[in-house]
Amino acid sequence: MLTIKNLHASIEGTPILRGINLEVKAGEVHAIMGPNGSGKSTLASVLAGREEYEVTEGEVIFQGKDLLEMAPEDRAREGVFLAFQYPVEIPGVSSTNFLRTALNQVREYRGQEPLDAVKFLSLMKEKMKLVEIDQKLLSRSLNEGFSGGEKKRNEIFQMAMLEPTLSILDETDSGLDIDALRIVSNGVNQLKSDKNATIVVTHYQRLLDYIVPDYVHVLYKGRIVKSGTKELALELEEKGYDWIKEEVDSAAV
Ligand SMILES: Nc1ncnc2c1ncn2[C@@H]1O[C@H](COP(=O)(O)OP(=O)(O)OP(=O)(O)O)[C@@H](O)[C@H]1O
Repeated sequence: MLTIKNLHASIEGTPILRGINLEVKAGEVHAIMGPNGSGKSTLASVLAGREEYEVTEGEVIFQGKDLLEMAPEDRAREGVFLAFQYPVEIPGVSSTNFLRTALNQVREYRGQEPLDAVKFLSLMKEKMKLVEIDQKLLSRSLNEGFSGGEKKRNEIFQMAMLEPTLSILDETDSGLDIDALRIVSNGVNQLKSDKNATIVVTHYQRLLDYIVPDYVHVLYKGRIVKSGTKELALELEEKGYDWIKEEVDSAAV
């Protein structure tokens, strides 16, 4: 579904990603871990098409198409969904209106009829149950004054509504209390199918108790320096990153 080959990216002339290689197949969950500043959020942002980042080398193929050539909105229409580390607030636009517009744009792109108000509301009700989100929240301006946890929950709700092919969750666990963590993870797990895939960026093994990854990758200095199964996340929890840093840094000398 997604092939990243030798991806290099810079911000304001500073190289951050220095040769990322990753293959994600349909049905898989990949976790990206790594020390602060290793480039995890940069990778998520580059995949979503954020303009501040300049791709200097490499390619990203998503379902046979060159992802990097696509405008961010086309990436979304093609089925890429990014849940940001810090979701934006949009005053004056309710979550409901935002979602209806977004969903109908995706449907139009896929050649489907737009959903009328009745069908849209019944879909909303069904998906609201999945993330146990309060209807009152959805009638408020998007993310405005939402608590950290409410923003995250709202994002997973958006994901449930849009049914993306590839979801990229950037530190979805930060700011969630234990119950919300479980609910959000349940939502993600229930949306999992053999037709979609998820990349989860996280610092904590804790999240991976709920969203069980097929693969865990460690990013360091802009490269994936180690990959393994969920046992790797347990090892990192126990041992930290120093042993990996030493391995990489001594090999580079
Ligand atoms: N505008 C910028 N100019 C220069 N460097 C930047 C800029 N924005 C980000 N960086 C640097 O890029 C590196 C990678 O940042 P990124 O947010 O991708 O890391 P991360 O692995 O997600 O970190 P964290 O775990 O702390 O969230 C950091 O060293 C950061 O300081």
